Amino acid sequence: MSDLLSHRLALLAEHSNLPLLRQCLHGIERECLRVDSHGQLALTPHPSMLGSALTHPHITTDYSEALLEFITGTASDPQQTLDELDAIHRFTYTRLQDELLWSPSMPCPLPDEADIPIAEYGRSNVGRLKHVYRQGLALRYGKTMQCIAGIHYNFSLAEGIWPLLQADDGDRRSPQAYQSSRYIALIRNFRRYSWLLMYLFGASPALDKGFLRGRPHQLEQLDADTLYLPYATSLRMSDLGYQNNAQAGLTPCYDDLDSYTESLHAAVSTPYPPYAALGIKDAAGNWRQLNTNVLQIENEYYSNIRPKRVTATGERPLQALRARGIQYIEVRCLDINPFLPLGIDLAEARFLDAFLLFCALDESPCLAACECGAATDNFLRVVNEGRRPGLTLRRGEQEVGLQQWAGELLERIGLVAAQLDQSLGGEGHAQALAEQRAKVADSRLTPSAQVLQAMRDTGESFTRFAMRQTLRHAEYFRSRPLPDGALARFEQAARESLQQQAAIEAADSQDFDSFVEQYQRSLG
Ligand SMILES: Nc1ncnc2c1ncn2[C@@H]1O[C@H](COP(=O)(O)OP(=O)(O)OP(=O)(O)O)[C@@H](O)[C@H]1O
Ligand SMILES: N[C@@H](CCC(=O)O)C(=O)O
Ligand SMILES: N[C@@H](CS)C(=O)O
Repeated sequence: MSDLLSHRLALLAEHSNLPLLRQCLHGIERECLRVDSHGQLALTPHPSMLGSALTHPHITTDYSEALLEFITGTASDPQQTLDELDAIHRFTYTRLQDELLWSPSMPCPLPDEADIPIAEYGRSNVGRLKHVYRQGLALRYGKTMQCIAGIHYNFSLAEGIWPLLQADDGDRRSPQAYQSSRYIALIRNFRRYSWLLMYLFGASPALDKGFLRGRPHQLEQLDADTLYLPYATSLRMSDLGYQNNAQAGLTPCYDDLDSYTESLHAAVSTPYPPYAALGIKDAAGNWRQLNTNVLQIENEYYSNIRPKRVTATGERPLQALRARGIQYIEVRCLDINPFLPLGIDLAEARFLDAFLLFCALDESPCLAACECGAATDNFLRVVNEGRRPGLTLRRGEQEVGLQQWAGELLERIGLVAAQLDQSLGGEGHAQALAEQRAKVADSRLTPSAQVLQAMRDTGESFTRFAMRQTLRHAEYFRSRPLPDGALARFEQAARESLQQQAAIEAADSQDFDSFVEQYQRSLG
């Protein structure tokens, strides 16, 4: 274990500092497709009873009109965050009539590309910009890939931790610069070790064969309708899933925040010839994409983790990061566990907290050039064949067994977990670690293995397995109606969001073309 990790843990273990580990903050975004009672993609509009997808703080849409996104508030207790996510699901089910929430990450059987509905956000400039952005995504990556659903885990350390660590480091930069540098260091370690999360929580080893639209692939046939890889953990995060080659060369540098924001600024400002050839508008003058740059906007960079700063109204993510530095991180590579009604549970959240704190507190030198390639290679090996017996990963100049490296990491993460338990009381984090150690010892305990086993046990295709889970979870949420007070609060929030959207539309005075141009220029 690095001396720096043990030194920092000892500092945080001091009685006066121990409460700091109780003040980490959490927020979860969960996406799921609306499907009809036959498990087909819902072609209905976003239910207005759920409020406005443009302005509702907790219920919106991601790419497709049928791809719901549930967003919790921010809480120090991950159980509170999960309870809030549960309530959003329960309220949503009171407004869906006979539609259902598709459980897994990989989509239901989809209609033809042209018939997949892109999310609508109304006629305001900001609403139209979100829609045109999605038209550009369809042009660049296809709509099918954009129907994949994920869990995004948002996390920050207590604000009070940074002055303590900065003093201990004898670092003389501004508090904001120090805090940003520490989050960038967390992200570097996340790049090194996030293959472990894919092994432990990847849950998409199979997919409906229609998803590939006849493209060439290296997958195996499980049954007439299902393609899979026997040792895959997350096809969602493979190059068949929520990735895109156009960004392959984009991996920004994570040496510091400035180099990160400069990399991304370059990508949203540099035309990409294949996109330029497609044009911004079609012959009839209809928008096709916001611009022809490598990325239309910074959100289009589909990284596994993002540095974040809450934005002010109308502020872009890059502007917020440049102005006020990094406030939290967003882990974006997590699959939805189709055995869990929320797609994630408290044990996973507790492990993620220990893992992310380990990434933040352990030493984190800048990644050498070869290390970047190794990190990407290790991640892809695990998503494609993480459960293969004897699989090795690249560590420095050597190949090391996944089980061995995982065991070493869990040993060190276990020390962070123990300190979290010491701070919070109980043994929740130690128990979460024990569950992960068991998965490393026996890959049959991983969610990806369990998905394949469930399908083999019943002889079901992926789609039938997914529909069975979808129906089970629908019953789970419908059978627990919200208390009247909570229901009334959700109904009020829906009404207010619709009023907000109407107000935004009424206040618009700029023509859309000028609005888009001003948006592009806003990064300078
Ligand atoms: N300081 C913080 N620490 C941890 N989580 C936070 C913090 N601030 C905000 N969050 C959480 O981050 C999530 C932000 O999700 P939201 O979709 O609103 O913003 P976004 O991800 O920037 O938007 P988009 O998905 O369009 O990029 C919420 O779940 C929120 O609770
Ligand atoms: N649907 C994507 C995320 C969409 C987005 O970029 O927010 C996923 O599976 O994680
Ligand atoms: N959420 C995804 C799809 S709209 C993005 O922002 O690119």
